[in-house]
Amino acid sequence: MGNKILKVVKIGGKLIENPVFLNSFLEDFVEMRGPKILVHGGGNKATAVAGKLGFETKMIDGRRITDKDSMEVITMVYGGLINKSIVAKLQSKKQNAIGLCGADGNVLISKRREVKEIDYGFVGDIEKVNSGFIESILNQNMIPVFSAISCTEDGVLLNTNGDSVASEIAIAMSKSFETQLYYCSEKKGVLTDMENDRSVISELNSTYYKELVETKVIKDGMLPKLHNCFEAINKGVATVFLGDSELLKKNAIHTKIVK
Ligand SMILES: Nc1ncnc2c1ncn2[C@@H]1O[C@H](COP(=O)(O)OP(=O)(O)O)[C@@H](O)[C@H]1O
Ligand SMILES: CC(=O)N[C@@H](CCC(=O)OP(=O)(O)O)C(=O)O
Repeated sequence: MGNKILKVVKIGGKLIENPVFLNSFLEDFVEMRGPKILVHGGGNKATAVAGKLGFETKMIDGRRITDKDSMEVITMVYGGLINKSIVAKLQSKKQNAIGLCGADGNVLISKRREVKEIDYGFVGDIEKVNSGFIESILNQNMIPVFSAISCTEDGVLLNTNGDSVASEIAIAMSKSFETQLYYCSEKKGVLTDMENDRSVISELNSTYYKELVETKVIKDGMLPKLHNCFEAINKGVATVFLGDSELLKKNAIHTKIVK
């Protein structure tokens, strides 16, 4: 682990959809000093656009079943609309950002997920992150903004969970930086009671996490999110936090992941 600090921040689709939350989040993101990377999701928007085009969306345990039509929608919505809108907003705040998907600079190389019980379609798991390319962008004082799309060695674009994109990038970058990973989503952290927003778990270790999965307190999109959080903390990322649009503010309520 290096001694330079790098912040990797993931913003989820539910926050992106709300212009007030998005703007306030970006204001805090802009205030953060030092090298930083932004990763965004956009699942809700993709579902809405697919619906308008007459395609039905199917999710299993927080992961989208991505057929050819959905992959086209995803490329347009994540790689186009959302990515470029966020980059434009950062430019308006005088932050030089550059939007990327996994194919750009050969930065996120993935493999299509094997069909076991479920065929996820055009969904990929990242096998390699081109960290040298990311570092070269950071060295130019630019902010890489990643959409949740990776690419196979054969040039096939694949839908990749945004939380996994963030954790894989954070893990790869932790070879040269002390890396801090932030997941900004709808809730203030991991809740013991979904009906009570004040039931935030301040520190979550792997034993408690497994218990909460078994008792189904953790479900839906929180399943891949926490899987990625523990992957990150066990593979060299220095700190992992979960919270809402205010997570980047000082003293924000959050969940901290511990081993
Ligand atoms: N125990 C839990 N605590 C908090 N959120 C949970 C929990 N279990 C399931 N969730 C759901 O997981 C969601 C976060 O996952 P996801 O929708 O993929 O986030 P995003 O798209 O913002 O990254 C929350 O908005 C909530 O609906
Ligand atoms: C494979 C898979 O599930 N990919 C996600 C990628 C987008 C994402 O992660 O968006 P949020 O952060 O808004 O949930 C999806 O298509 O929903």
